[in-house]
Parts: sequence; structure tokens; C-alpha cells
Amino acid sequence: APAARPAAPDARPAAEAVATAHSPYGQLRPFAELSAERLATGDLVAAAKWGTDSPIDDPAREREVLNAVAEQARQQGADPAATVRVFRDQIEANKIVQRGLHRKWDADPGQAPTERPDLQQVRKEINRINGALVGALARSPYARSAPYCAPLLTAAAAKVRHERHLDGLHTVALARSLRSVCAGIRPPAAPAP
Ligand SMILES: O=C(O)C(=O)C[C@]1(C(=O)O)C=C[C@@H](O)C=C1
Repeated sequence: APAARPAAPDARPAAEAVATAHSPYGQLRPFAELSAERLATGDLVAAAKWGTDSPIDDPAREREVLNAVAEQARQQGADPAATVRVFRDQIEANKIVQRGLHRKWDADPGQAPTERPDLQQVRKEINRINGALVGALARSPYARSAPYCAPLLTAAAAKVRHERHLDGLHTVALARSLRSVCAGIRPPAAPAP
């Protein structure tokens, strides 16, 4: 009878093996984690703006964020255009959280926050997460263009949803925030007419 195959020297459980920093899953998981962290700042921004004249949409701040991350992408070797796409989604998702919470607080003022966070402080935290997201983009070009990107990212999002006990609003926003992370193969932009 043929000899039994020796056990592979690296017979770690699959879940552990796929979660290293160099594996595709290890490169994609940070997007789910950092996006959930960034969405948590949406709760703080919503509270900071609640009952003030500051609108949820702040186009000047959005331009500032997009310019900053495009510049960081150039410095870190990430694709600036892909980075801007990912951050447009991050911002849209943040607004989903803010709008959802304001609707909830309008409907039931008893649930509205009684303390108002300092928006400038919250933006510092957002800037920190933005930098980490750009780093994750710079480290994951192959994982993001691979065909298995979407299923791995979906699995990572489901894990984060579970770990953080995300409600419906934040789950919807998390999916929205991750829309452009898996780049796929993008056709070149059509020439201007
Ligand atoms: O900084 C704010 O005021 C936010 O609401 C956060 C944020 C973002 O996600 O970065 C989202 C919406 C605004 O239009 C600008 C920026």
C-alpha cells in the first residue's frame, strides 16, 4: 500500500492561515474593520451636528478629505484615482449613518444625544482612520484586483458586523462603504467626445 502522505509542515487551521498580513484575506480584512471604525465616527458627527446649523453635507470638508487622501496615496504608492473612489464611498456611507440617526432622533427626540461632541476632534479621528485606509489600499493592489476579492471582503464584513453587533443602519452603511474596494479590471475611461 502507498505510504500515507506526511502532514504538511505548516498544518495550521485554515482560518488562521488565511488571516496573515500577506494573505489576500489578511489584506482585505482591514477594510471592513477600518470602515466600521470610520462609520462609528458617523454617530459622533451626527451628534456634533444635531440641533446645530451645520448640515450633514459639507462639500468643502469632502474636498479636503479627498485631496488629502489622493496626496497620501501618491506618497504611499496607492492609485490616487482608486483611492478617491473608495473614499467617495466612505463619505457616502458616513452620511447614511448621519441621516439615519437624525431621522431616528427627529422621530423620537428622547433618543437624541444630550452631549455634543466637538466636530474638530471627531475629524481628527476621521483623519487618522483615513490614513490607515490609504495604507491598506497601498498594501493590497493584488488582493483588490483578484476575482476572489468580493467574497473575501463580504466574509470580512460579516465578521465585523458580528463582532461589533452592528445594527441594520450600520450594516447597510458598511456595505455601501466597501463598494469600490474590489477594483476588478476597469476599462479605460471613454475618450471625451
Ligand atoms: O466631517 C464631516 O462634517 C462629516 O460629516 C464627515 C464626512 C466624511 O465622511 O468624511 C461626511 C460628510 C460630509 O459631507 C463631510 C465629511
